[in-house]
Amino acid sequence: MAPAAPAAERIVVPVALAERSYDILIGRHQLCEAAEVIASRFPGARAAIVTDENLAALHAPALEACLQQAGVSATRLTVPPGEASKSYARFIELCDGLLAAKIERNDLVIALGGGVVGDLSGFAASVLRRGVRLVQIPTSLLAQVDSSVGGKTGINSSHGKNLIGAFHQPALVVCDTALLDTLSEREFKAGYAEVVKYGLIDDPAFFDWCEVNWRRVMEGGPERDHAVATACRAKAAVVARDEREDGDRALLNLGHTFAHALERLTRYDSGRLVHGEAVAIGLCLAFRFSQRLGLCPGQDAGRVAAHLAAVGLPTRLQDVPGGSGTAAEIVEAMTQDKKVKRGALTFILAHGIGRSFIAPGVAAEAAHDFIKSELAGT
Ligand SMILES: NC(=O)c1ccc[n+]([C@@H]2O[C@H](COP(=O)([O-])OP(=O)(O)OC[C@H]3O[C@@H](n4cnc5c(N)ncnc54)[C@H](O)[C@@H]3O)[C@@H](O)[C@H]2O)c1
Ligand SMILES: O=C(O)C(=O)C[C@@H](O)[C@H](O)[C@H](O)COP(=O)(O)O
Ligand SMILES: [Zn+2]
Repeated sequence: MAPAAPAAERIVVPVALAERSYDILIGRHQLCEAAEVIASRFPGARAAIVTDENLAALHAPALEACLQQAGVSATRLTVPPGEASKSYARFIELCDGLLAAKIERNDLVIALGGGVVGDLSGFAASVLRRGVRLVQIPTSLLAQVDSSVGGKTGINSSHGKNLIGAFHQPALVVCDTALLDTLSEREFKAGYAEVVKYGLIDDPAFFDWCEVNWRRVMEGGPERDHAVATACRAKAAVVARDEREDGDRALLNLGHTFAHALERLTRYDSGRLVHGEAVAIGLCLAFRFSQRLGLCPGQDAGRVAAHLAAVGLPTRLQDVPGGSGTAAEIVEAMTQDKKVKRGALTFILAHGIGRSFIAPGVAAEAAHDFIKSELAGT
């Protein structure tokens, strides 16, 4: 095996959650540094690396070599890649695998993968022996900017996205941005939708920056690390204020009421639609819905769609391969959204770019009429 490249400069973003506080380490070539940190922060712990088949071939051997060098003994459990792995069946298999490996409470589950591996293994770690320590080593752009941070874990049900899960904060997050060099263009772009989301929520200057720099983020220059660090800082701040989504954290759900309905209606088929693509459509719909309700200038809604389209992301319901379903089906799927209160839908809407807000009590009829007009292209 070729010697590991030297670790580049590292950014540390703390997540302040009292006794559940942890660091996010961001930089290129961080795996061996991460192994040293693991060995020193969790002395004597054994590691169960949970990964998917793609990462098992690409990056798991390097992590294992770094852990061995640092004196951490590790075993590996592998799941098939794709959203379909966030299922009851894979969850049971994984829990049994971790128990068979005799992973103890003070050992570590290391999630090496995208958001699917992170959510699935995080959920297993949350219930195994009533809670095993979790380290997130996210390998997709989406996982580095969003899913590895904040402690939401879970699996999907035929009733809806992420409906079975738990909050379980990691003890450490390591974002090695060099790992993203092997990510496919499709998955990179999908993850980029969650990057743009932070600008749209409350950071209009970051959205301006994204419009100018998105190509450099994809190419892997210092702009990539800047985007990951900006996103992680934004997410860390919201999570520190509202760990369990009693308030503000729901802003991170911008675009997701639509996105999750589309993922359920496409049956979590990654071949048709992946989460980030669904979010891209959801962000555009959230802005156009806000425009239709007279809350947001059409110019801003147009700018959001124009940017995501320029990147090569889908922006309309018509872009869902195989069709999105009818307005009635989409609204029905939305009724399982976790933000629903006393049967009423909650959306994250916007007064403009960087001016998003939580809108509870939105009438299903209003959502239905809007979706119908979108499907009709009017
Ligand atoms: N918990 C949270 O807060 C949170 C936040 C956002 C999204 N999510 C969840 O995350 C999931 C989506 O995550 P995702 O977009 O990472 O999908 P994913 O985990 O399916 O990864 C995307 C694909 O890229 C491959 N891949 C990952 N890293 C790679 C690399 N470095 N090189 C080559 N291939 C690589 C994977 O094998 C997979 O095929 C969804 O289930 C979504 O609901 C959770
Ligand atoms: O961390 C959060 O909070 C988010 O909402 C981030 C989202 O990007 C992510 O997709 C999350 O899994 C959605 O949460 P859910 O509670 O709607 O399942
Ligand atoms: Zn998301």
